[in-house]
Amino acid sequence: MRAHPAGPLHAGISPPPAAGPAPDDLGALDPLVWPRSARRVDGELHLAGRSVTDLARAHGTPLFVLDEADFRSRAADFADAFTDADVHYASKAFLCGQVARWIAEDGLHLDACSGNELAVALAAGFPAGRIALHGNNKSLVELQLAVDAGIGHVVLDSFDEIERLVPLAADRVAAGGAPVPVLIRSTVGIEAHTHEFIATAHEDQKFGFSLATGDALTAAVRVIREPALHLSGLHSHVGSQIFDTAGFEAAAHRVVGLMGQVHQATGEVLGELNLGGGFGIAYLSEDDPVSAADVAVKLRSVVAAECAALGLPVPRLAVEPGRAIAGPGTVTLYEIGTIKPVRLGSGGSPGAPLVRNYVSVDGGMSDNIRTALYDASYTCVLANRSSDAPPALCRVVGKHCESGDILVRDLWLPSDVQAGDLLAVAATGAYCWSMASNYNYLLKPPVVAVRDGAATEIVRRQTLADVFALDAVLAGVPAPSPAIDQPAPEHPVGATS
Ligand SMILES: Cc1ncc(COP(=O)(O)O)c(C=O)c1O
Ligand SMILES: N[C@@H](CCCC[NH3+])C(=O)O
Repeated sequence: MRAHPAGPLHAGISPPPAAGPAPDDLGALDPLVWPRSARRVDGELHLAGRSVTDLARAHGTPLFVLDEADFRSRAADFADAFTDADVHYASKAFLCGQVARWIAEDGLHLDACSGNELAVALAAGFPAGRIALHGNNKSLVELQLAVDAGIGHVVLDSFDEIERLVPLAADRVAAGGAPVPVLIRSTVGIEAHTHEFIATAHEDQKFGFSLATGDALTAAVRVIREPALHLSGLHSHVGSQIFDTAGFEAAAHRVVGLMGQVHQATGEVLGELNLGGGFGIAYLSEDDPVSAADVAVKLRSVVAAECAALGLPVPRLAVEPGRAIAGPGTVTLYEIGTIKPVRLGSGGSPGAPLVRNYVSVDGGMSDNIRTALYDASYTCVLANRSSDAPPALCRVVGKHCESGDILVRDLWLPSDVQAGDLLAVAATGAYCWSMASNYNYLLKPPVVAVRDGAATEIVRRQTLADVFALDAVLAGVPAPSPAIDQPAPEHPVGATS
């Protein structure tokens, strides 16, 4: 998410870089970036007491390794910071049955943004009353699921959606049920300092009701007058991977102002204010995220001051962190295959100065689209061993048929990295597995949760047979043997080793 010194992707061969860091610094694990349990033991990366070589042997690569204690302690950090508020885990960052159970056990709420995210949470036993459903284009089927399950809130995003929900809610009320509790998502006109594709509160975009045009107020009035709906409060979300609290504070200021307008127009005092997610994490050592505690203090004080100024009672606050809970505790393990040195000068003879090594791994943009999509930056180390070799500038790339299939654009790795070595990419817990695809028919990697020396596959590796089963011609045709899938796991899904 930052301009890169290497310049545009296809700019030709640039001159060799200055010397890199000392070999000792290459494998260092900055605790800000790596999972809380990450350690080097005899040079090898261990997560929650498990060696990455053992994990790769047992589960294959690419592999997402999720440090359970890290994930849950970050959820607890938010819960502790927002004791007097509701913390909704934004499940789009990463959701599976086990994660839904952890979030339920740890007392958080959950934000779903599709009917299927909602279905996964409900199927895992997540209490419906603690779920909010988002989405700019919720279908009738999705809304019906939400109404029937009795979820905590439907977060209304458009006038169309209000009219789609009303008849379903009216049926529920006619059958003796309660009005459907809703929030109004308002776009408050804040330009968050983040990548354009993940900023969401400026006016010219698809989400929410504009505050500036008066749409948000009109929607609130419409809902308040609708007996089948109950307007619990307002919602605002400014974007994602934000480091500066100023955007959240400005949004809080404006959305409390909207509460004041609603009060003036209807006499209604709204009891809830959801300020969304977007709290940034460290992908690189120089990133400087704000702690949950600091965010909580600042939001509380802005909301309290604004409410006092308007003579309104302070509403119950809610926040929706996704990345800040799921992101830092997971690493992706890859095995290195082809290494292509790019050298200066025609012919690129072995004696010519090295520009960079293209280090290819056995996954790529299908398991982490974020570098290609947002120019995101990641930290990566040689994981199965340490090395005293001098540093070489490298670009870690995937195996897709796409020159933009880059995982880490520029980083220093020991110059002796070779095929068969393991690379670990840090902070891949949010928006990597959940945004994974089957491009080039690569298969979705498994997710293994590690805790106190035990490893449990909480999502299994997709197989070619899974994919064949979807194909009208190939359903039932045996997948090639030997399997092109990665090594068969020694430990089946759900089993702990
Ligand atoms: C409405 C809403 N809430 C919460 C989130 C979670 O964001 P993050 O994972 O950055 O905390 C998002 C994603 O940006 C979102 O759109
Ligand atoms: N998927 C994005 C964030 C958008 C989150 C949802 N509005 C990312 O990887 O950073």
